[in-house]
Amino acid sequence: MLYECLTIDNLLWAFKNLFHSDLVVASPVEDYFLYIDDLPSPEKEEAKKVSQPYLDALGDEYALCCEGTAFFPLQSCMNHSCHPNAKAFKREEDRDGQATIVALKPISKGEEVTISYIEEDLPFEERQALLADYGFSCKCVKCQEES
Ligand SMILES: C[S@@+](CC[C@H](N)C(=O)[O-])C[C@H]1O[C@@H](n2cnc3c(N)ncnc32)[C@H](O)[C@@H]1O
Repeated sequence: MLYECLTIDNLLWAFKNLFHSDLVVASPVEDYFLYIDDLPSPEKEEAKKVSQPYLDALGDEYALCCEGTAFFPLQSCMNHSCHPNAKAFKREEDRDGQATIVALKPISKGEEVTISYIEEDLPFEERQALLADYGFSCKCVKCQEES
């Protein structure tokens, strides 16, 4: 989305409306040392000489995965439903920074793909309270039926 003028208000709006997810990425430092291991000699020896002090300083922690939060533009376009037809999926063992949308049921051509921003099995009032934190009152079919 383009803004005429970037203010803290529209920055916060953009942040709130972006789908963000915890993710784990394999240690880039470990990747670097694996890359060095594959270099031909004498580049490998030269690179090891330069990088060894850093490896010594890091100790075993060089292989720690990076944990953080990522923004996903496609998922950010998806509306919430308390009876969604898809799920934002991130397996614990995935370390490639990818998030996937998995269909929970057959989705017809032209049908809106929806995900749940919250635990959708909660009672109506609790769901609405949680979604109020996202700044909207849910108008999905399930909420309209239960309201
Ligand atoms: C991540 S965005 C979803 C995409 C958004 N509809 C758009 O056009 O950019 C989340 C926003 O969509 C709206 N929204 C999503 N699901 C909704 C729902 N079930 N009922 C009402 N508004 C919803 C709310 O304004 C919410 O803040």
